[in-house]
Amino acid sequence: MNPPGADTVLVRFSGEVGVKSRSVQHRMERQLRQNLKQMLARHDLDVSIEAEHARLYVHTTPEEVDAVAEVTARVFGVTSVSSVREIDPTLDAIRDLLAETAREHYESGTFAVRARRAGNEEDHPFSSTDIEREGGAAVFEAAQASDIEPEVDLDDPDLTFRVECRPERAFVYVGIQSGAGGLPLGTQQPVVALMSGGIDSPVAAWHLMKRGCPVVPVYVNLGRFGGVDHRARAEEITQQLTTYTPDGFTMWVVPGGDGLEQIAEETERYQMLLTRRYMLRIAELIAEQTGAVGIVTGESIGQKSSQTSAAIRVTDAVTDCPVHRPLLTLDKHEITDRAREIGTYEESTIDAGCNRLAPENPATRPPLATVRETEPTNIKRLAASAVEQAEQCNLEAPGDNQLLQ
Ligand SMILES: Nc1ncnc2c1ncn2[C@@H]1O[C@H](COP(=O)(O)OP(=O)(O)OP(=O)(O)O)[C@@H](O)[C@H]1O
Repeated sequence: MNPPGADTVLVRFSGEVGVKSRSVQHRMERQLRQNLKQMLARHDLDVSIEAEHARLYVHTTPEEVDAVAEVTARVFGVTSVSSVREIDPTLDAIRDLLAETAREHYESGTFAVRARRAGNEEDHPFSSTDIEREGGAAVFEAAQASDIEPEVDLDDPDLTFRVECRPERAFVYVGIQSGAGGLPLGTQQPVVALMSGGIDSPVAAWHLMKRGCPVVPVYVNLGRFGGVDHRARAEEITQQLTTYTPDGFTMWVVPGGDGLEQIAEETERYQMLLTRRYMLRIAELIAEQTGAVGIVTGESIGQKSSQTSAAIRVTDAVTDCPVHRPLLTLDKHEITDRAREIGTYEESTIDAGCNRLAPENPATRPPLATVRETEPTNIKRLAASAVEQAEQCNLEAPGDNQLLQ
């Protein structure tokens, strides 16, 4: 819902970026602007970006303002966006635009006008209260003229008209859309993301991206223990995440079948745990090669027998690399809700784990020493050889108008 003629997207990013030291803030803002420019350019959206006090103004055209707002809201570090129209900072101009906006958008229910003013009496001979009163009257009259019964509710209005008045210009807008939040992508060091193609791992990877970490997605092909379309699903779902990046990912597809065969052949108990340890070995090797400083997985405590707190202790012991589990304490429905919100749910409704190795009575409190003794002695070599044979595929971020959701 935009004021008529809105041609600018107001981008707010204060939040956490705003509380850093000056130099860190500059670095973060620079990265945010660069990511934003790249993401907009990819969609062929021609804009000019203006920076001002923990805000950006992305100037575009009324025809493209919604598309610009949608892409901008996906940029990590952005807390919220509004499509605004810029006008002269005079009461007349503000009244006129509020009346015009009311004619277009106010159909029923209650309303309020909220105004903020920066500047002094020399800049504007009126206060923010004057804007609210005069602006409210303009909306009221415009609604009555359109045969609507206007009603003011200052506490909980159905529709809020907003005005920001600055010394040189004023902005009018109606909606505030939440942004992706977090920190600009690229302001932290990268991590390897173990991507199964299920619901959880893309959400976990998204959370690390949200905190500024670029990800190196890794899919371990499970050979006969996986499903035929698992790789395609993992790629599709990782592709969905590219909509949050300026330039997509290089995804590693690792042929893990030999390692799994060995585990299946040599061991009986702890096969799932040994598989998880094998995957972490693979992830660690890829981290070394790509300069990544951690691994992210979609595990959450107790969701499966291989994800009990004791099992996690056993899997973690295989690597020195920190394993990040942002979903650790979330319930399944919370993870699913988040997957829907970020647009990865549809692609991930398959059972993508290595369930064909799951024993009937899995060990939920496995002793680390026993698991270590059980592990095939050549597993390290098998992991290294799998990584050597890995395929690297470029997953490009979508361009043009391939916006999701
Ligand atoms: N084939 C695979 N390739 C890469 N990573 C995997 C693979 N299978 C599992 N993982 C990683 O291990 C985690 C736990 O996998 P598992 O299948 O046990 O649990 P899950 O809760 O069903 O996870 P998901 O919903 O992500 O598949 C996944 O979130 C993912 O990070």
